[in-house]
Amino acid sequence: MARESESGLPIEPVYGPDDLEGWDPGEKLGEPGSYPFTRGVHPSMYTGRPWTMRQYAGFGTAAESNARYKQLIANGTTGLSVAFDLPTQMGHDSDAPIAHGEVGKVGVAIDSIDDMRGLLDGIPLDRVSTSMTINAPAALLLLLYQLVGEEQGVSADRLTGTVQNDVLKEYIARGTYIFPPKPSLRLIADIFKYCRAEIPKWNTISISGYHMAEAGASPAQEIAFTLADGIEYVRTAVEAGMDVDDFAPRLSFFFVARTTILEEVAKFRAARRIWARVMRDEFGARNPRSLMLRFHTQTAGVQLTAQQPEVNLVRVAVQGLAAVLGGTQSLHTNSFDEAIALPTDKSARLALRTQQVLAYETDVTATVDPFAGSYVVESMTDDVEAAALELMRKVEDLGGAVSAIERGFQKGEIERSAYRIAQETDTGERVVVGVNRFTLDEEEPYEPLRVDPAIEVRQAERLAGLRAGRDRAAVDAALGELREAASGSDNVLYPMKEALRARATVGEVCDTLREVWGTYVPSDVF
Ligand SMILES: CC(C)(COP(=O)(O)OP(=O)(O)OC[C@H]1O[C@@H](n2cnc3c(N)ncnc32)[C@H](O)[C@@H]1OP(=O)(O)O)[C@@H](O)C(=O)NCCC(=O)NCCSC(=O)CCC(=O)O
Repeated sequence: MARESESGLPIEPVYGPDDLEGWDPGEKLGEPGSYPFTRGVHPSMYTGRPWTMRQYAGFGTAAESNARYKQLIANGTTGLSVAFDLPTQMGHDSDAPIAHGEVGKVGVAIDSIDDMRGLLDGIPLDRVSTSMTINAPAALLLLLYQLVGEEQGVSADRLTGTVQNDVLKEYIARGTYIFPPKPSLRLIADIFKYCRAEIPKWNTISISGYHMAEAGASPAQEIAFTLADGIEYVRTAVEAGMDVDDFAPRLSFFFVARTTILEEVAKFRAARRIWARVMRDEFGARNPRSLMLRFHTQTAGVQLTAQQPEVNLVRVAVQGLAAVLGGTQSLHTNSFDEAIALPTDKSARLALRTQQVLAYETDVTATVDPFAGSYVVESMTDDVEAAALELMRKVEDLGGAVSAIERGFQKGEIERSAYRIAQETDTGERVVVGVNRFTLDEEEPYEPLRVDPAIEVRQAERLAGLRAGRDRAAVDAALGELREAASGSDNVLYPMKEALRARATVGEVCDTLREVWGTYVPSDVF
C-alpha cells in the first residue's frame, strides 16, 4: 500500500520506468546551471564550490555575539548569519517598556550604529558575507551595516550578504511585522531600488518558507506560499517602475530541510523549476540569473526533541543531507540542544562539524544532482510540483498573496496541516524517536546556556550614554527628512541612512515610520 508523504501525496513501495513514461529529461531537467534549473543553479554545483556554511547565531550584547562569530569563523564557518532580539526585530529600543524581559534573548540587541560597530568589530566586511534575519526594520539594519562598512573602508559595491526583508511571511507565520502591507511593500521596493543603485551584490530579500514549515506547512504548501509571496514582490517592484532583470537576480529564498529526504529533495528541485518558469513566462525575465531560485536552508527546528537531545545530532545530519542533495546554496544545521535553549559553544561547533562531514567526508559533493533520473525522486518532483502549482492557483484566484493573507487563506491551510501532524504524533502513527517510541524512563540531566538578565540594564545604560552624547538637533532634523520621504514617494533609505549616521536609534527611526504609516492589525480569521 502507498504511504503518504508529508504533503499527503502517495509514495509507492516501488517505482520503475512506467512511472516516468512520457517524461522528457530535456524539458523536465535541462543541464545543471541551465533552464529550468531543476538540477541546480550552477553547472558545476559543489564540485566547483561547496555551499556556504552559515550558522545562525546571536544573543546578548553586540560584544558577546561578536565573540561567537569570531569563534564560528575560527571553526571554519564560511558566512555569518545574525539573529536579532525581538525588540530589534519589532523596531523598539532596548529601554522601551515593551522591550522589558526580551533584550538579548533570542538574538543580539542592536539599538544604534554604536552597537552595529561592536557587532562587526574585527570582521572583514569585504571578505565575509553576512545574512541578517531582520524583516520590518530590514532597511535600518542594512544601512547600519553599510555605515560600518564605510568606517572599515569597504565600499558598498563590495559588500555581500542578505537581509531577510520578507514581511509577507511575517503576516502568515512569523509575527514580527510592524506596518500594514501597502507601506511594507513600498519599503521593500525602496530597498530593491537602493541596493540596485548602491549595494549591487546584496541579496535584497530572502523569501522564506522556513517559518511556515515550522508552523506546520507541508512541503507543497511551503514552496507554494513562498513562491506566491515571491510573485507578489516581483509585481510590487515592477509596478514601482523597475525592470524585472534589474532586481530579480538578487532575490533569494529560504526553505526548511526535514528528515524525509526523498520528498525534500523533490521539493527543492520542483521549486527551482516552478520559479524559472514563472520568471520567464509570466514576467518576461531574460537574464538567466533572474530565473535562478537560489536558496538558504535550515534544518527543521520543529523536528528536534527535548527528550534524549543527542538524538537530534542524527536528525540534523539527515536533514542537512537532504538540503545538500537538493542543491542548497547556503546551510544552517541546528544544534542538538536547540529544542531546549540557545546552543552552547560546543553544540554550535558540533552543528558546524556536521556540515563539514557532509562536505568533506561523504561523496555527495563529487557529482551534481545525484538523484537526477531516479524513478522515485523524479516522480516525486513532478508530484510536489503539481501540488504546489495547484495551491499557487488558489492564491491567485483569491487575488494574490496579500489578498489571500487578508482572508487568512495560507494560515488556515497551514493550521490544518499542523493539526494533522499533531494528531498523528498523538496516536503514534507518526513515530518520533524518544518521544512516542523508544523513550527513556528517566531523562539524563542537561545544562543549557542561559543569557545574563543584566544585559537589559547594560543596554539601557549604553542608550542613555548615546542620547547624552549626540547632537539632538541633527537627529531631529534627519528624522524630519525621513518623515517627509515616508509621507511622499521619495526613497526612504537615503534620509534613513543620514538619521542612523547621526546616531538616531532603531526605535526612533521605526517610531517615525509608525507615525506616518501606522501599524498592522491582523483580521483574525480564527
Ligand atoms: C543566495 C544565498 C541563499 C546564498 O548566498 P551565498 O553568498 O552564501 O552563496 P552563493 O551566492 O551561492 O555563492 C557565493 C558566490 O559564489 C558563486 N558560486 C557558488 N557556487 C558556484 C559554482 N559552483 N560555480 C560558479 N559560481 C559559484 C555564486 O554565484 C556567488 O557569486 P555571485 O553573487 O557573484 O553570483 C543568500 O541569500 C544567503 O546567504 N542566504 C542566507 C539566509 C540566512 O542565513 N537566513 C537565516 C535565517 S534564520 C531564521 O529566520 C530562522 C529562525 C527565526 O525565525 O529567526
